[in-house]
Amino acid sequence: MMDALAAYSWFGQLSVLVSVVAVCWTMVWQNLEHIRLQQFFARNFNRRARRLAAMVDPFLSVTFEEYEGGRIKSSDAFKEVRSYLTTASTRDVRHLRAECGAERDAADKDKLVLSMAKGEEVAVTFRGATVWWSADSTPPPRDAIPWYRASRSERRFFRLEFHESHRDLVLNDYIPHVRREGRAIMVKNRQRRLYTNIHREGFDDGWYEEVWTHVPFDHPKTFDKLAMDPAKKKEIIDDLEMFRNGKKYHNRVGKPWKRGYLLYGPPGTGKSTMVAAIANYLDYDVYDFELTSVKTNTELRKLLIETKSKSIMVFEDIDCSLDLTGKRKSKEEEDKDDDEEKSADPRGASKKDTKSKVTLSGLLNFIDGLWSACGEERLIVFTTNHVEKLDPALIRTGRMDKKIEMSYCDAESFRFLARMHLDEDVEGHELFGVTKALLQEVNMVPVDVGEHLTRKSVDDDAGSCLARLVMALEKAKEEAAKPPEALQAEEDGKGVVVEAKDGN
Ligand SMILES: Nc1ncnc2c1ncn2[C@@H]1O[C@H](COP(=O)(O)OP(=O)(O)OP(=O)(O)O)[C@@H](O)[C@H]1O
Ligand SMILES: [Mg+2]
Repeated sequence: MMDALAAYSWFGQLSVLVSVVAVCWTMVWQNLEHIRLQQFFARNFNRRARRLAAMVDPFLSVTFEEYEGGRIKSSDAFKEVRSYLTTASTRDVRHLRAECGAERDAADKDKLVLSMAKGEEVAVTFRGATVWWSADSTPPPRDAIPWYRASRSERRFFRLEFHESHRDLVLNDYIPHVRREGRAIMVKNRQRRLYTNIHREGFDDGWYEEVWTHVPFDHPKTFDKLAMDPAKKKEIIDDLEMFRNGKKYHNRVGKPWKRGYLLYGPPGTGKSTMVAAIANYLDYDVYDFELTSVKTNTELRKLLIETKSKSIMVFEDIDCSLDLTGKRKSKEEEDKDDDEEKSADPRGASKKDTKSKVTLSGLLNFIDGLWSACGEERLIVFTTNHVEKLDPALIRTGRMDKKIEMSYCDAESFRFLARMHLDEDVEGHELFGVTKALLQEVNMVPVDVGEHLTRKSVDDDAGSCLARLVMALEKAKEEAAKPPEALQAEEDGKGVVVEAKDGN
C-alpha cells in the first residue's frame, strides 16, 4: 500500500516537472530564438527528406504549359518546345501528329510537319546526358469563362525529365538550346496564313471555338507586279523596311510597334492587291477583319488579342462596314442603344442579333487603345473607295500613319501593264502612243486596262490587244462627251469604271 502511494506521488511530481518543462520550452520556442530554432529544425528535416527523396527518385522535371499565368496568350516557350520536338521526336515515337508545313518549292509540297501526340514520351541525348520529353494535358477548369476560348480548351503541356546530376547542364545549356532550335524550326516550317473571322457553320462544337479560321496564304502578287508610280512604290517599300527594322526605335520612343496604312481610291485600282504585295514583301500573316460579322466592341477586342505578331490586320471597304460618317456616340447613347436592343420585340431579335454593334469609339480603341499594344510588329490597313466619308479621328496620324492614294492608270502604269500582260516590249508599236494619248484624256482603272491587254485566244497578239484597248478608250471618250445622265445609265449597266477627266 505504502509502495503504491510512493509511486503515485512520484508520478505526480514527474508530471508536474514535465508540465513545467513543456511550458518553459513553449516560452523559449515562441519568444526567444523561436524563428531561428524553427528554421534550424525545418531545414534539417527538409534536407533529410530531400536526400531520402533523391535516393528514391533522383529525377527532376520542368513543365512547359501552353497558357501561363492569365492564360490570355499561348506561351512562346511551349511553341518553341513543340517545334523542337518535331525533329527530336519523330524517330522514336509511335504516335505522331501531322500538319502541313510551308511549301517553298515543289519538293516540299508533299512533306508534313510531324510532332509527338499526347501521351507519348521520347528520350533525347544532349552532350552525353539523356533527358525525356513527354506530351500531356489536363482537363479545363470547371469554372472556365464561357466565352474565352483558351480557358475552355484542355491545358496542354510538355514535361522534361532529367537526372539530378545533369541539373546545371539542362537548365543552363539544354533548355536555351531547345528554344533556339525550336525558333529556327518555326521559321523554316512557317506557312503564311490568311485568317478570317467569319464563322464556319458546324465547326463550333460548343467546346473548342476558334475565333479565327484560316487558309494558307499564297497570293502571287508582289511589288514588281504592281503598276504604280515608281517613286511612290519605292517610298512605300522604304517605309515598310523602316517599320520592319523599327524594334529599337519603337522601344526608344515608347511606341507600340505597329503602323496604320490607309489605301484609298476607286474600285479596281489595286488596293487589295497592294495588301497582298505588302504581306508577301514582309512575309507576314494576314487577318481579314469582316466587321459586319463582329457583333460588339468586346468581340472586336477578343479578335485583336487572338492575332499574332508579324501580321497585317486588314479592314476592307471600311466605309461600308461601319457607319463612320456620324459623330462618335456618347457612352449614354451607346448604353441606350444596348438597352433598346435588349428590350426589343423577340420577333425582331434575330434581325437585331446579326447587326454589328461595333462603334467608331470601339474601332478607335482597337487601333490605338491600351489593348492595341499587346503583340508587336503589326500593320493595320484600311481600304476605302470613299476617303471623304471617314471620320477624321479614324485617319489622323498615329492611327493611319501612311495614306496612299491608288489612282487611275497613267502613261507609266500603262507601260508597266503592257509589258507585264503582253510579255514583250510594245513601246515601238504604233498603237502604244495612241493609247498613251487617250489615257491622258480618259480615266480608266488598272483592272480594266489589264483586262483589255489580256490575250483572249491563241490568235491574240500585242497588236490586237492594244487595238482592243484603244477601242475601249475611244468608246469611253465618246461616253464622256455624252450628258451625265446618259453616262450614268450606261455605267450602271456595264459595271465598268470610266470617268471623264476634268475639263473633258
Ligand atoms: N495597280 C495595279 N497593278 C497591277 N494590277 C492591278 C492594279 N490594280 C488592279 N490590278 C488588278 O486588278 C484586279 C483588281 O484589283 P484590286 O482587287 O486590288 O482592286 P481594289 O482597288 O481593291 O478594288 P475594290 O475597291 O473594288 O476592292 C486585281 O486582279 C489586280 O491584279
Ligand atoms: Mg479591294
